[in-house]
Parts: sequence; C-alpha cells; structure tokens
Amino acid sequence: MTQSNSPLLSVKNLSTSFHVGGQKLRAVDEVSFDLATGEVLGIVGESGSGKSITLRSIMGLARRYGEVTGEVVWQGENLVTKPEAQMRKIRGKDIAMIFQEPMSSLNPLLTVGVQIKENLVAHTELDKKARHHRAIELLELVGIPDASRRLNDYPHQFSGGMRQRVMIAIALASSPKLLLADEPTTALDVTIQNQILKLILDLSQELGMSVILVTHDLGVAAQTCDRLAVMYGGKLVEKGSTRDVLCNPLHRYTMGLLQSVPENVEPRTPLFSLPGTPPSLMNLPKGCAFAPRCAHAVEACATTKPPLEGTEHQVACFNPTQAPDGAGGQS
Ligand SMILES: Nc1ncnc2c1ncn2[C@@H]1O[C@H](COP(=O)(O)OP(=O)(O)OP(=O)(O)O)[C@@H](O)[C@H]1O
Repeated sequence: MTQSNSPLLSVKNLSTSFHVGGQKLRAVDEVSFDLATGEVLGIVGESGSGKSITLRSIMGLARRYGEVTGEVVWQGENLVTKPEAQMRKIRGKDIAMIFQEPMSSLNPLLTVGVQIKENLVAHTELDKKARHHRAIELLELVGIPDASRRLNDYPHQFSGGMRQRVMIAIALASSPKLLLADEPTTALDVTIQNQILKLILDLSQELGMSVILVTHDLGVAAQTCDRLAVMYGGKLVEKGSTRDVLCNPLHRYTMGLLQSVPENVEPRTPLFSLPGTPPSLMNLPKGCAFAPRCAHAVEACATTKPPLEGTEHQVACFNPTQAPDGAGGQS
C-alpha cells in the first residue's frame, strides 16, 4: 500500500440530510477524514449509521435527493459544489463505485464485453481494436478465466462472485484513482468473499489505487483495510489504523462491536448483539448518540456531542477506554 504525504481525498465536515415527512433526517453528520494514495480505508458500523450515504455524498450522488454540505476536496477542488456536468466526468473516471448487488448496476440485456467497452469509450481515447484488447485484459486482471470468450456472455451467465469481478472490471476500465466499494462482498459466500477482498487489495497495491470500503463486517475490514473509521448515528466515533482500532478500541461502541463478533464466524451470521437499538437519525439525542446504549456514559454525554480527539488514533468520547494520543487534530 504505497502512500504519499498529501492526501488524495480530503473530506471535511461532510453532512448530508434528507427531508422525510416534514422532518430532517441527518444521515451524515460532520464527517472528516483524509485518504492517501494507495490507501484502503474501511468505514464500519451498524446498518443505518450513514456509511453508504457517506460514499454517495463523496460521489456526488446523494445531492440528487438530499442536502449535502461541507467539503470533498479532490485535486484541489470541492466536489460538493461542483456542477453536475463536471461531476459526471469525474464519476466513473477518476472515482468509480461498486455496489453490493452487481445485477443492479449491470445491464442484463448487454454482454459484459459491450458494457466494459462502453466505459472505455466514455473514458479513454482507445480505438475499437485497442478497446477489445483492453476489455480482455481487464477481465483477465479480475481473474475471469477464458476472458476473450466470456466477453460475449451476458451478466446472468456469470455466478455471483464472477459478476462482482465483472463489476470491478467495468469500474477499472477508466483506471480510477479511487474505488468506492459499498458492501461489495456482503451478498457472497465466505470463500468467494475472501477471493474478492483479495482481488480488491491486490488491485489497490498493483495499481496504486485508493479504496474506501464500506462494510458492517469487522472481519472483512480487518483483512482488507489499512485504516478504519467507525460510524455511529451519522458521525465518525473512532478512527485510526486497523490494528489500533481493532486491538485497542477507544470507543465503547467499537468495543461492543468487537465483543459481539463470535469466535468462529459462520457465513451470514448476524454479528451485532449490542444492547439497545441504533438511534433514529430524525430524533438524535442532544449529546452523544451512543450514550443511551453506553454503560460508561458520564454527565456531559447527555448534553454535549463529544468531538473527535487524538492524532493518529482518534475517538469522540468523554469517557473512552483510555485517553487518545494527543488532542484535537484530524489525521
Ligand atoms: N433517499 C433517502 N431518503 C431518506 N432517508 C434516506 C435516504 N437514503 C438513506 N436514508 C437514510 O439514511 C440513513 C443512513 O443510511 P445508509 O444507507 O448510509 O446506512 P448504512 O450505514 O450504509 O447502512 P446499510 O448497511 O443498512 O446500508 C438511514 O437511516 C437511511 O434510512
């Protein structure tokens, strides 16, 4: 995982709200993080914590149906305020996204070859012959055997894991610098899941491509990510190297997530058994959103939202498992 000093992407105070039945639902609340070139960042948290909407906000998709504020700094420009026509050029070219269910993004009526080549037409200068060769190369790159023949197959002729590989090949057609992966392996069984995670990791290393991986599965995050950001109630509550966050969790929520991972995880086993329920994003408490579920809450937790504090390993908690390393700065 090659990393340079200046971040490839800098997300600053990103917030996204929806208006639902006359009320405001704050799905993403003042989220900030940096991403280095070649880095794999995991965003983890329970269902509904705002992980997917964070990715969609970065990609400029959430603003179609929500209100997005803050900054997504990409090559010196704020994508949040970038006109849609310009965003369209960045989306799918420099920044590509893959989803949990490839069938929802693949066109069932077109062969995978046509779909890869469409992306090559849109984002490269290659001529017809070169596009054909590149399409074969891309299928080979993602580990699809007999690639030149399989270019002529339709999505339904591939298995779930192979379809996810096809999705990745399409995403890679434009040689993106950043891949946003939203639960890309959740629908797959555990063996195939591991193969796809390895593929994403290998591609990141080979191509120097940065990845943001959204997952509710700490095992997936542990295998794949350099750093982790833990989300709760639309906020980042802990952020640090994967080792620090998983081996030395500072937030009680992260600790709860870890404690609820069974020793021998069966595929598709529900991982979380924290007491209580996640907060309603329409009616968030005044203080820390986790306080109602936290056995270690102190007085301030009910009235004040804890800021993210620390340097390399950060936590937003008034009573963490231990004091974070320093105070204040964003990594
Ligand atoms: N278009 C929308 N309109 C209103 N609310 C939305 C919309 N899209 C998402 N939400 C809400 O925003 C919150 C965050 O959703 P998000 O999909 O980011 O959660 P998540 O952490 O990715 O969980 P999951 O893994 O279940 O997708 C949820 O409460 C969801 O219901």
